[in-house]
Amino acid sequence: MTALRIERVEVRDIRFPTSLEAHGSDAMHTDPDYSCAYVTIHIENDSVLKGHGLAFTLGRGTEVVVQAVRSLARLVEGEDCHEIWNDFAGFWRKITSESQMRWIGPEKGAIHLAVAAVVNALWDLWARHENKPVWKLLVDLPPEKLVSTIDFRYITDVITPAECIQMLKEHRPEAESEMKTTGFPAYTTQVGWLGYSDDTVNSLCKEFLNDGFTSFKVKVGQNLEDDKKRLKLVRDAIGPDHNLMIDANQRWDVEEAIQWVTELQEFKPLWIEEPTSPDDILGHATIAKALKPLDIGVATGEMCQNRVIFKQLLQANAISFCQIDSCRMGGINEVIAVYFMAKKFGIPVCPHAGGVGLCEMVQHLQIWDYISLTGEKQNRMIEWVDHLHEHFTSPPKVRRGHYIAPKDPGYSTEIKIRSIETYEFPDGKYWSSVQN
Ligand SMILES: C[C@H](O)[C@@H](O)[C@@H](O)[C@H](O)C(=O)O
Ligand SMILES: [Mg+2]
Repeated sequence: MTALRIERVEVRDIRFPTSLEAHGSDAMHTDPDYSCAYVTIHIENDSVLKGHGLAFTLGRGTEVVVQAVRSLARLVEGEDCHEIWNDFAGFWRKITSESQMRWIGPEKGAIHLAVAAVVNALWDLWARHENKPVWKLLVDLPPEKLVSTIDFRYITDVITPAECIQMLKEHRPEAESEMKTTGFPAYTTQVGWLGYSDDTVNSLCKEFLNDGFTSFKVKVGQNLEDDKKRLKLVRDAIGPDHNLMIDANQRWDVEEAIQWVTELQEFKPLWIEEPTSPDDILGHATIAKALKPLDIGVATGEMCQNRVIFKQLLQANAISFCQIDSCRMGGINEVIAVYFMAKKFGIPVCPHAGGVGLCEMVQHLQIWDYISLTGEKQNRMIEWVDHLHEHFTSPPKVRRGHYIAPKDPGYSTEIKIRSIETYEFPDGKYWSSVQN
């Protein structure tokens, strides 16, 4: 086998000025510029095969993650990809446990976002090398090989490699073709960004209903009366039978969360997302218990820093919906560990995708879950926000409220050269023009 030696890990700071129109705004992030630390892995003596990975960030935070990727690069450059893929868990542990770097984590925060960008680029590269989209690579890998990519440290009290191997289904060609034709259900958050006017919210509800969407998420948490007004508007627009979810982006204390959400019960939310600090496992459990009689579930995960927090949220009955994020944890290796744990606890995964590049990635994971792991669509949906996909070489296809399984090789994470030239910070064409 010819070596695939990694020559260089290139990283860029890419920022889109989404705050100008309040796209992505919520109770805590009032001026989000959707951004990412964008990694390209270059292979020695090969100008065609490259791996692209990213970690979603907001504006100024990006420079920290970019620097963290630079610090990790020395652990990656010079390595042979085949050796990485043959012992991916070993490589994952090497880069997350490096004796001096781990002090600024471990396995959390900016350094873990940087791990995600690099690890996701390695999966993109692997899938391109196999000439398959990532979901298909995941589906086709022999169960032992797929499970061998996970570092089970800290979770063996809940799940073991042998159990995961057992859980995986035989190949299901009919499920694959279903994903290529009908696709996997999506929900939209676009109707609910906090900075949007009522008129915009109203017309977006109509637009998404016409497009076949049946589930809608709205931001809450800044002002109770405004929340009631907006939720009434959306409930009236979408009707009593469609799903309505609410998202507070960690705005409240535990008791405040319970009181606030109780005030909103008449709008029949399916879930309250991120009611409080993402690290407060027992707080989530208290909220979940209090809201259960109202039939409102608790969802969280977009800021769950690693598999350990997810493990405890599941153990503590703190969530009814598990919202993995493709680049908050350390990339696919760690995310699939959470899918396996969620399956064991019987909790549906509804991936987080409100950001740049997230819809692109999570569709692969959920489609793999449907084909190979749970076979379930009940209570499961992938978030969809229609922002910035035009910057990707393989944008996701959403039809009649469903994600259609991607066909192109890779993880759908490659950004167009022209977009990089325009939105790289601070010297891209856009940023240099607004700063002058
Ligand atoms: C700042 C971002 O848009 C967040 O508001 C977003 O990720 C959100 O929490 C979501 O659930 O999509
Ligand atoms: Mg959210």
